[in-house]
Amino acid sequence: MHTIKTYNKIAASGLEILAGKGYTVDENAADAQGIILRSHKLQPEEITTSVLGIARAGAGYNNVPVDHCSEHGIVVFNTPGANANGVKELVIAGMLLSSRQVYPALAWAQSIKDQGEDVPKMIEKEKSRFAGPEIAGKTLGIIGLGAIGVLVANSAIALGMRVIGYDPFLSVESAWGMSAAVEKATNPDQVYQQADYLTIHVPQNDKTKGMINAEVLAKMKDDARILNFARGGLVDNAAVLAALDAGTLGAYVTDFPDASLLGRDDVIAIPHLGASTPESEENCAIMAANQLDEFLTRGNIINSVNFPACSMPMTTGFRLTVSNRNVPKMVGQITTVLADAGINIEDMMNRHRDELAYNIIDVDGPVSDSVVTSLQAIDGVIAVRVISS
Ligand SMILES: NC(=O)c1ccc[n+]([C@@H]2O[C@H](COP(=O)([O-])OP(=O)(O)OC[C@H]3O[C@@H](n4cnc5c(N)ncnc54)[C@H](O)[C@@H]3O)[C@@H](O)[C@H]2O)c1
Ligand SMILES: O=C(O)[C@H](O)COP(=O)(O)O
Repeated sequence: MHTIKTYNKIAASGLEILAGKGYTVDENAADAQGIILRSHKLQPEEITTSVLGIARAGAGYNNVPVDHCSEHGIVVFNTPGANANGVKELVIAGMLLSSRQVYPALAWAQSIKDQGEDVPKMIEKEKSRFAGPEIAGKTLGIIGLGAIGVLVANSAIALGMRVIGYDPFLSVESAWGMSAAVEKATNPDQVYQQADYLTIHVPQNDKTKGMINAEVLAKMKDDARILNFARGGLVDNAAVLAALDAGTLGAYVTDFPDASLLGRDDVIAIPHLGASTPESEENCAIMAANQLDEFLTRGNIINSVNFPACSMPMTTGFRLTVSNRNVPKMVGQITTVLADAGINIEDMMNRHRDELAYNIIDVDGPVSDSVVTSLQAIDGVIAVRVISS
């Protein structure tokens, strides 16, 4: 049976699924076929040649060297939507915390602990320092209307906010789930210019890195508040600090603080807690475990971030999977090797995504090592697996 190496604390409910199916789950495994991790920054040298699949128990996978994995035919998975509600709830909390000055107010209240009988009087005298606006009736701007963005949008509408969102790649699923009251911006500037609160819910990649910068801040309303529960690198912290110092930005709420952001009343620094709820942790771990099991035992690919979705029930007891570069004549060459070996194909699925393609081939009998060697020798083939039930 297969071995799974874990990084970070993965919820027991997910690991128990694997153990129950006979997997060995070990954080110290040397030659694992699968890896499950959360935010651990996985280095290529930590991925041994035995690894076939890596499951990120969470949404963001910028901590996994995906290009390296693709080159080696390693399938990388994430768990879309599994922690979205946990993040949504903290975003709503972040809006309220930053609006009502809850954070400096709490710190001040604690600081007068030694004032004895004067405390109630001091509270009534000083409370006006911490007054802040209500969120109902204000405009929430959202960049990225995926699993989290849509939940935040719907909750904000329910709280009486006006919501305007921008997502040039809006999925059909998101569109189905989103309140009709959410206004669709045709460019991000419409969001930046109108937002009293701006929240970003996009992946961090080469295109989105540093997207909230001095130029964007200059377009925003004075006293707007920015919430970042997506990734630290999406925001230029120096530009945010300059805007806070200049009084043109009201507050910055971030789940990804660095040292420059700490020790200020106008920055609410949260230690990456968006998905740290028992519910989100369990959802992610269970989804990651099931996807990894499906891939390792049947070769089926569900929710990969580098390979195409490709899955079918096992029609025979003998299955081959072949990963290859997405170039012409690959299927012909693969099926010719099988035909030459007298192997009959009972069922087959071929899917591609960008530069990669994946084939599931159910055949009528065992596949010999020499057939595997011939398949591996085809120019463009990346990986071949034989799976039998
Ligand atoms: N703080 C946390 O604990 C926590 C938890 C989960 C996810 N996250 C982060 O939040 C991000 C979003 O998570 P999700 O579950 O909503 O992912 P998702 O994939 O469901 O949604 C991302 C959305 O961003 C959109 N998008 C991509 N580039 C864009 C751009 N340039 N402008 C506007 N929209 C763009 C996509 O079309 C997609 O709809 C993750 O990638 C991760 O980095 C953080
Ligand atoms: O992208 C994610 O899913 C979140 O950032 C959660 O990260 P975590 O699993 O380390 O809490």
